[in-house]
Amino acid sequence: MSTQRFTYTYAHERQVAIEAVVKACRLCRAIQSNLTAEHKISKADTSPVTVADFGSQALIVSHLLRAFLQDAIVGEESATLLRQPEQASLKAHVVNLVNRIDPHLNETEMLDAIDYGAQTCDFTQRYWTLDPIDGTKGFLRGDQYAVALALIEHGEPVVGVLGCPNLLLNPAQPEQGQGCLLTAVKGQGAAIYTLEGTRTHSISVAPVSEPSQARFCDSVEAAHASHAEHAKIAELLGITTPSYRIDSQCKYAIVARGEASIYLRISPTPNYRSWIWDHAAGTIVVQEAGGKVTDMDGYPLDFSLGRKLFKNSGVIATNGLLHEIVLGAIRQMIKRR
Ligand SMILES: Nc1ncnc2c1ncn2[C@@H]1O[C@H](COP(=O)(O)O)[C@@H](OP(=O)(O)O)[C@H]1O
Ligand SMILES: [Mg+2]
Ligand SMILES: [Mg+2]
Ligand SMILES: [Mg+2]
Repeated sequence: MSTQRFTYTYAHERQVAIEAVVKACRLCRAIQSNLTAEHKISKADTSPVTVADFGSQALIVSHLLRAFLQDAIVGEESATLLRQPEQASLKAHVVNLVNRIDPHLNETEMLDAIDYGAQTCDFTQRYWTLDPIDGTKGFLRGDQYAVALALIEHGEPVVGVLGCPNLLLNPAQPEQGQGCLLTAVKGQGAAIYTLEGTRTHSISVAPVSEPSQARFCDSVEAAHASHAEHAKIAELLGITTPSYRIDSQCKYAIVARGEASIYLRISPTPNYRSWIWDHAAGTIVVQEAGGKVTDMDGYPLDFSLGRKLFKNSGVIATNGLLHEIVLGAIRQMIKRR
């Protein structure tokens, strides 16, 4: 009698996650093309948030919960602000915009869905993590942003979906237009989908092994990453091409499909620890495209500790071939600090 080993494929998780991100991208696109000052507010920590961030979290959480009622979801936003009486018109605005995508959600369900994502959970077990808009500053500038959703099991991403509404579907064929979705499942590779959720092609990192030939990318916002230290690392590697500056987890997307081979994210404040949702989906997309993601000391990102990557400083993503040499350049740069 043959013994058959059962391998879990996450097919249902991936499909539901794609559907959720497709809905959120439709909302974000519609809002970005019509942005006015009333769409934007400042959170208590002074970082920006928009009606699209709230709406995206409401759509994605409610969609996920219809399929996976038992699952924990950890999202960036909460509905606290929207529940304040003086924010009634902002709340009405969110409800109106979300209803254009999902007419079945009422106001209470929307607020509850957003707050479902604000709860805590056992981070060592299965949970989803969501950045409803990553790169809100880019979104507000009219530039790049991403809708980032990942399923975590035992501290590592196993499914990732990155919606990138302003990224070319296929850089080799720009006429195919802007907007794509990247997905990855652990052990199954990474692929590009249209923004409507149709698979187009699988992707892999660039086979660059000579560091001076590599293109690197980093944040547009100087407050998020040390441009000066990135420039020193690039110099140590012999890279003369300027950095590809792009907001959000689109950086992971461009490394995953070979448009850059190194993503540097060294914080200007050494004690800064990243939010899990800023890296979960991007990490698995790059890994499944053949690349590698670690912190600046070479340790894997540990998603089992809470809402932040408490044990990881900085994030480095590469095509894999260049990883050790980049970590070596970082060590050299640190010695000279
Ligand atoms: N001082 C800081 N250092 C590093 N990252 C920061 C930061 N302040 C904010 N961020 C994060 O940077 C993310 C955007 O990254 P990028 O610079 O790659 O576009 C933000 O995500 P949100 O836009 O979801 O809030 C936010 O979580
Ligand atoms: Mg934010
Ligand atoms: Mg973010
Ligand atoms: Mg965000």
